[in-house]
Amino acid sequence: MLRYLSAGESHGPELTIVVDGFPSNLPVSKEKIDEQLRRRQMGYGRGFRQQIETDTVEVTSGIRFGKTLGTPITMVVANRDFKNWTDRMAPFGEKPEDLKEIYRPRPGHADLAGAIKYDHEDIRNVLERASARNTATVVAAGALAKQLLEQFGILVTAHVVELCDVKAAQLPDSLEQLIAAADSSEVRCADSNASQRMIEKIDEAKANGDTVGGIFEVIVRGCPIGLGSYAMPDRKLDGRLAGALMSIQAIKGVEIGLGFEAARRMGSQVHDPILYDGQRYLRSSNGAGGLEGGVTNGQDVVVRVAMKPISTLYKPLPSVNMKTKEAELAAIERSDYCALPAASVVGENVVAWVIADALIEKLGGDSLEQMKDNWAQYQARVSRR
Ligand SMILES: Cc1cc2nc3c(=O)[nH]c(=O)nc-3n(C[C@H](O)[C@H](O)[C@H](O)COP(=O)(O)O)c2cc1C
Ligand SMILES: C=C(O[C@@H]1CC(C(=O)O)=C[C@@H](OP(=O)(O)O)[C@H]1O)C(=O)O
Repeated sequence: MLRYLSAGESHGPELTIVVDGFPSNLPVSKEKIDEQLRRRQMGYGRGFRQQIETDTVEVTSGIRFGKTLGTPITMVVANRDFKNWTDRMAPFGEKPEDLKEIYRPRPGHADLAGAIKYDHEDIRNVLERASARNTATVVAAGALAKQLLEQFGILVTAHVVELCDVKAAQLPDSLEQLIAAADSSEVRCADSNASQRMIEKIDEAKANGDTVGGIFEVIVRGCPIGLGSYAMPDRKLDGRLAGALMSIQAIKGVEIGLGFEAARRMGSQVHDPILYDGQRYLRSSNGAGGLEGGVTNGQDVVVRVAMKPISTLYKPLPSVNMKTKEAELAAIERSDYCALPAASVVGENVVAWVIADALIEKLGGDSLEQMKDNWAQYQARVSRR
């Protein structure tokens, strides 16, 4: 079982994650973790913070000479911005007299509910942890999961398919081309025409003091048949994927395969016919998005994820000053205008995490070698069915 605990405030000294459950002897590269952190920081529409940060990971436990030990792995990502916040984010000492506290909650953020729930006067005490800054450590964990999946030929990728009302229309047929096109787009969209219009849409939002969201798609190629289970609700892989993706800040919808569209069609136009080519089972379509009964069926796992527009508006919405109860405009915090490309990288890594967890569950074993033995045995068994 893979699990993690993470901690850290957005403008505190650092973010920490402790990850448990990886097998021993997995080759792990710091460069590959840093590469995912770099991808998460990119994308058109981000605010000034990304110019301050250059995220890299420091590993302080669980890895020796580039291989996992099978023990908890601790990873730290420093907040470079902390040097500008030392007095305002100090763990101990007196509150500065000139501290500007935040009393006007932003609609859409955790501000109002968080301040009431935790009895905070200063909404900064809420937003520091509600902030998506901590997705940096989630991505670091996902980057480890990706390196495990690589050992079994499983690839996870993501690309933006819609941004506000702009839709990608012309997508390359091959996954390799899709990845290359998404990677070279500032909005991580593989349709270059749509990419340009998406950039214009972000500019339009920014000019109006507004924000935008959109939809990204995550594709997993190379999953064996049989990850997840129909046996109990909490073992269903579709539920586990949806839960993990919905836990990312600003994610408001997840659909698998045809998703909501399946509800509008006849069954004959939704389900994927089963064929046999003399050696293995094939499907002539993939409306199920690679999951039936909460179990992978050997097709690509395809998940689409909806992100709402960023909550902080430079032209703020009505709010209430929680100290005076007077009607006032919401507070403005330095902010992104669109973080959809970044969210797609977070989503990709979160999906890698869930799939790696299911693979570890399926194969068992304390070391990578044992996992590989079990994989070979399982593949042989599958090929006899
Ligand atoms: C990568 C990423 C960056 C984000 N950047 C901002 C931001 O700059 N300003 C903001 O108000 N919200 C931002 N958000 C969204 C908020 O963190 C999120 O809306 C808030 O925590 C409330 O959670 P909820 O939207 O899931 O309900 C970002 C989300 C992600 C995934
Ligand atoms: C710091 C990151 O995202 C932050 C997420 C975020 C929010 O409210 O979620 C608000 C902004 O924080 P700040 O006010 O420090 O600029 C974003 O920059 C990051 O992704 O690394």
